[in-house]
Amino acid sequence: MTRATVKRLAQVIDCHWNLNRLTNNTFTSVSKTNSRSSYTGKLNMSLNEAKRIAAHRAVDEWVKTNTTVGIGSGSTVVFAVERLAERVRKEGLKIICVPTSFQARQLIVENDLTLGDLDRNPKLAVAIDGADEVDRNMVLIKGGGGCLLQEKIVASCAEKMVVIADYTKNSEYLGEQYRKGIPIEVVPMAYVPIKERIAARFGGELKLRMAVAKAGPCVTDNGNFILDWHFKESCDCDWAKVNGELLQIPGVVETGLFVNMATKAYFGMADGSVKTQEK
Ligand SMILES: O=C[C@H](O)[C@H](O)[C@H](O)COP(=O)(O)O
Repeated sequence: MTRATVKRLAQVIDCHWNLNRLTNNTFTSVSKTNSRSSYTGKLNMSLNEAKRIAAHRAVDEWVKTNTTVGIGSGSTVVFAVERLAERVRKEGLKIICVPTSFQARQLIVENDLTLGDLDRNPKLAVAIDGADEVDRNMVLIKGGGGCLLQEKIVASCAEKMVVIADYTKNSEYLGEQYRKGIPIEVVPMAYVPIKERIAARFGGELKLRMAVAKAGPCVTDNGNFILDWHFKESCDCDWAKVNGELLQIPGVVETGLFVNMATKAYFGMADGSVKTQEK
């Protein structure tokens, strides 16, 4: 795939996701520095540029030759793969890439990178992935694109997990900017009791994620459903405890809460700089 095609693909994905976010009114409050006015006009270009600079910087700082790299999912990861492919071509970088989703696998293959798997590569040097939101304690919401389970598995096999994102993901607390809830991957037969149990225990509302171009629910790469948990209000919860409790519920496969997993986050900012955050 040419650089132009990768760029176009990223723009299309970004456009789709961000239009959804805006039409669903999910960014009802955007922090002062990220005011919505900065989205107008070149909305997708500026977000895409922010994603690209974060992704390129993270790849350059974290990916060394003769290592195995976890490839996350989503629109920002497209730029990380773009940079990896460029370094393979220009520097002769030798890496094995382990995907976290069908999309990631396609990106690896289409960019002629070496495809690996956890059977042959159970230990990774680094996993590079996007996030829907990163709070000040480096707790992440992931799974906006439904890929949280394999992402968490791959990240758990990596020595370091590095997050790449644009400036709209950089929050003080979870729920500050991301309004689509915390994704929870569940076994289909159990989605109703799980919904009821989580609402009774923690409050809020859980919505079965529906497919976009198909009637019925969104089915993950693992054949499961996603419940998006709109927790009560933006809060400073003990997310490790909440996550632990959620995982105790039979039928909950995994949550999109990534606690104590990410080492460093790179945010591409609106002014063209890259902001970093570490635990
Ligand atoms: O399921 C999707 C993944 O967790 C993504 O990494 C996350 O949604 C962020 O995606 P994007 O880079 O498109 O904002």
